[in-house]
Amino acid sequence: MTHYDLIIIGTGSGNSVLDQRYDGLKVAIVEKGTFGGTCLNVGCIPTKMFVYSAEVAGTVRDSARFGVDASVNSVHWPEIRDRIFGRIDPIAEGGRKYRAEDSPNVTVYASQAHFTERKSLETADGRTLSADKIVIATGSHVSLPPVDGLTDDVIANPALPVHTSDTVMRLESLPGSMLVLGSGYIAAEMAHIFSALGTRVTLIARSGVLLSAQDGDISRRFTEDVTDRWDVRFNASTQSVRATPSGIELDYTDFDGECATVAADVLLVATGRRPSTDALRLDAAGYDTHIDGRVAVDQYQRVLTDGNPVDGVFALGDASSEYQLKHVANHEARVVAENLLAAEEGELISHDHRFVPSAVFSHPQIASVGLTEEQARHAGINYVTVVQDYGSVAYGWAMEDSRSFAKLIADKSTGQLIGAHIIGGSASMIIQPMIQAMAFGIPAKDLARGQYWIHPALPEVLENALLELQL
Ligand SMILES: Cc1cc2nc3c(=O)[nH]c(=O)nc-3n(C[C@H](O)[C@H](O)[C@H](O)COP(=O)(O)OP(=O)(O)OC[C@H]3O[C@@H](n4cnc5c(N)ncnc54)[C@H](O)[C@@H]3O)c2cc1C
Ligand SMILES: NC(=O)c1ccc[n+]([C@@H]2O[C@H](COP(=O)([O-])OP(=O)(O)OC[C@H]3O[C@@H](n4cnc5c(N)ncnc54)[C@H](O)[C@@H]3O)[C@@H](O)[C@H]2O)c1
Repeated sequence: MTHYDLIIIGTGSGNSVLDQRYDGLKVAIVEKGTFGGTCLNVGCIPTKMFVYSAEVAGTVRDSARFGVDASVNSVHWPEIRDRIFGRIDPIAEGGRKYRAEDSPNVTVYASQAHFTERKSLETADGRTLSADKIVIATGSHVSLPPVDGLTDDVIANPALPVHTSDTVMRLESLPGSMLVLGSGYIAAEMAHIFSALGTRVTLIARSGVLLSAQDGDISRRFTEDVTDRWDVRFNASTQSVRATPSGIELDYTDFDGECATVAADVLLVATGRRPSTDALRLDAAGYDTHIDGRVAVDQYQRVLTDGNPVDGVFALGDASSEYQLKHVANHEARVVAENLLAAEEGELISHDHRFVPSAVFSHPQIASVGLTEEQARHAGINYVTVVQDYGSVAYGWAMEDSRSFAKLIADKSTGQLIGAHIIGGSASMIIQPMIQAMAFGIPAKDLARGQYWIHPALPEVLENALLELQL
């Protein structure tokens, strides 16, 4: 058994816990997969690089509306793919090398870890490790729906045309057609990427609206806007999938119980992600978990056992968070980095999950922060809303945009914003002042008139929305 001051399990945001303050500690990092975790290797970063190519293709296709005669002649998938992973793969390897070879106080174990006792671990290749302090940062993994023909073995078989976000971005060639099962973040982003690059997309949605967790006005507009580009099968309950000589077939029953079959070259399964905690055997350590498998933590990111914090054991990111978002995992890693070094309870810092923003990088793009109108109503808040079209400001005229809008929700009793939801180009960027106002408690009226808004830039849509709020 080798003893360490600190063991970190998982190298996504877990890897960013270590800074110079840890140089004097004896540290072990255990990573079973590719160094750098989901966001870098198979998540946020490659998807958004593909989305950028998709946007370029989409802009060219849409150019005639702006008096520009251009067309997409061909899309070179292998070049796009290799440019993206040609940049990402060396970063992952560089990160591994830095920790494994250039950090004298750190030992990297390339293996899967599980607990044997509260502060003891065993790796799949037979090493036994213990530590004074442990960080669980094992992230999440694809969750397969209960559908006949969809098993871990099928997903892992590279000869079968069944993919998840882990594999679909490394396809050999651009498929002619794709079935996308799911209607959340990954489905919306991947359907956009592949359809904009030329793949015929059929999306299988189990409800009547896509991105159903968004504010109702946003998800309805998104659903309307994509159905002319993607063949969406709504209210579809997927029964089975099977490989055929030419690709894949999927059987579903519709709202009326009628059976239907759709076929394509490949299937992408995008039906959510589960916290990666099963393999950790947390019961051997006695740690508390939520019903969905997340490790239970307090506001200081301390792991709990029987509801009480375990001294020196922390968790962060998708393994423990209710938000599966990289900026949240990074925030929690910063909290853990501080709290691992805290000498006493009074020095602990708390995470801040009050206003967690997110964006869906599809087309149209969506960004949101705070409560949806449905949540505000359910919470019994005395709220007011405003919907402001992109087309109401000069930049929206330039964009010839008649579909995009920003929706703000404010608390009438406090004058504070409680929700902001934007659907349209650059939504993920122009929402930032709303996030800032909510985080720092700036009243909506002050936000509108307490600063200049550059004319004629797109954020004027938010300035006008703020001025329209009947507070
Ligand atoms: C396709 C896709 C797109 C996404 N896009 C965005 C986006 O645009 N914006 C955003 O905010 N979020 C996005 N996310 C979510 C984001 O990637 C995650 O929230 C974030 O990466 C979680 O970080 P983490 O450190 O908790 O876990 P991870 O980055 O998943 O790291 C966990 C690491 O632990 C390792 N591990 C697991 N179990 C063990 C074990 N028992 N022993 C040893 N090692 C183990 C894993 O191999 C992995 O490397 C996306 C996710 C996906 C899948
Ligand atoms: N831009 C971003 O920030 C971004 C992008 C991608 C992923 N992510 C993160 O990763 C997480 C995982 O993404 P995701 O799209 O897999 O999950 P998700 O939770 O966003 O969507 C899951 C989808 O699968 C559907 N589904 C679940 N079970 C099903 C079944 N049995 N049959 C049919 N449909 C079923 C749900 O209705 C939902 O539409 C997201 O929740 C998000 O936090 C973030």
